[in-house]
Amino acid sequence: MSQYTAERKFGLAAVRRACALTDSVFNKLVKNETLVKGDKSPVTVGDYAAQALVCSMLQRAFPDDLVVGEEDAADLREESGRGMRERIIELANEAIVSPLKDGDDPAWGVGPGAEQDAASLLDAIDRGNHEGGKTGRMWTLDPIDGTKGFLRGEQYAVCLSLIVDAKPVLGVIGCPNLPVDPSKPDGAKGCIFVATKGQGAYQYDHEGLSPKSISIPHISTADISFLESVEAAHSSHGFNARVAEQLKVCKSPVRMDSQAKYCCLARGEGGAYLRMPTGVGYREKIWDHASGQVLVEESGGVVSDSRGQSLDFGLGRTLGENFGIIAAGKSVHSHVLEAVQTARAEEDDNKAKAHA
Ligand SMILES: Nc1ncnc2c1ncn2[C@@H]1O[C@H](COP(=O)(O)O)[C@@H](OP(=O)(O)O)[C@H]1O
Ligand SMILES: [Mg+2]
Ligand SMILES: [Mg+2]
Ligand SMILES: [Mg+2]
Repeated sequence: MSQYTAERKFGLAAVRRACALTDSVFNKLVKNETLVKGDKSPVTVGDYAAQALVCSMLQRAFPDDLVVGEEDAADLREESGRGMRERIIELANEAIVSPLKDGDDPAWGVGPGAEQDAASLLDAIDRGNHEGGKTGRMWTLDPIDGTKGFLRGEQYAVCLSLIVDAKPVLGVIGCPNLPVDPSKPDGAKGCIFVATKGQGAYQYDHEGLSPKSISIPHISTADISFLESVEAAHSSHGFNARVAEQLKVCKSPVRMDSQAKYCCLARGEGGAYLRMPTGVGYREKIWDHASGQVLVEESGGVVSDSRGQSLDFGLGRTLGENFGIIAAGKSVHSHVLEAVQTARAEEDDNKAKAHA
């Protein structure tokens, strides 16, 4: 029997249920349902409710596994968090009790009648407080990746990955707003991507049906159009433009929030995803990249930092010092890496001259 069959079945069903939750929240979101966190990033009732849902399912499905989740319930436990807390409990329970679909298992604590009280759901959110580490099994969850995209009604993703001994082995990414067929941008939306180490990468529809094997085609550097963040604060647009110039790339970059960039790359769009630091000392988080890495590797791509080294998922909640991320098809990764290194050397030279 293939490895991680139960985890994969769980991941697909949990992300499907979480995507239904976030999609319905978007249509109902009102003012006061978003907080600004200590690092100035937004978090909505949707982020918290989706983390409560997935962590409570994980707790029943894999009780011994650790979880590194983006959110924690500290602000919600305060008196000032009462309004948001009540809304989150309501939303999480709506998602928990929604009818079972093919692939769901009532043993995960979902389905009609499975409501939970506030204390259990806050504790479920806080199951994601694990510090990470080098050994054993841990799941990492980004309940809404690209919260800014979510708030704009653009791309966002629900991302769940299983990491074993510091290596992501399963990646599930739900993208409720992503067109199913890239050639029909105004057509049906909502996809779930699933990849398991050594077993390939697949795109499903938003119901978790109709799996289609996906892969990155062989392309030349001239065909690249870089995938990059919408937010200039998250990765340097200017640096990417210099890399594009080095490679004589003529096509404009495609800007998109969230790990939907990894998904697009994995199904043959863009050719490369570049995420170079903006120089503010930000450390990338494991939940922003673990699922994407498995997906891209299983569709025939390569993910590295700007030194050409693998990302290290064993350092804790972050990936450590930020050397940027280059994800690309096999046929172009080494060329993009070389261009990144040249552009970096030029940048360092210019800085040295400016200080001379
Ligand atoms: N200064 C920074 N540099 C890089 N990434 C950052 C950042 N500040 C926040 N982020 C991360 O960027 C993610 C979104 O990435 P993207 O720009 O590709 O959409 C955010 O995820 P969340 O939206 O889950 O908080 C957050 O973790
Ligand atoms: Mg966030
Ligand atoms: Mg994120
Ligand atoms: Mg998030």
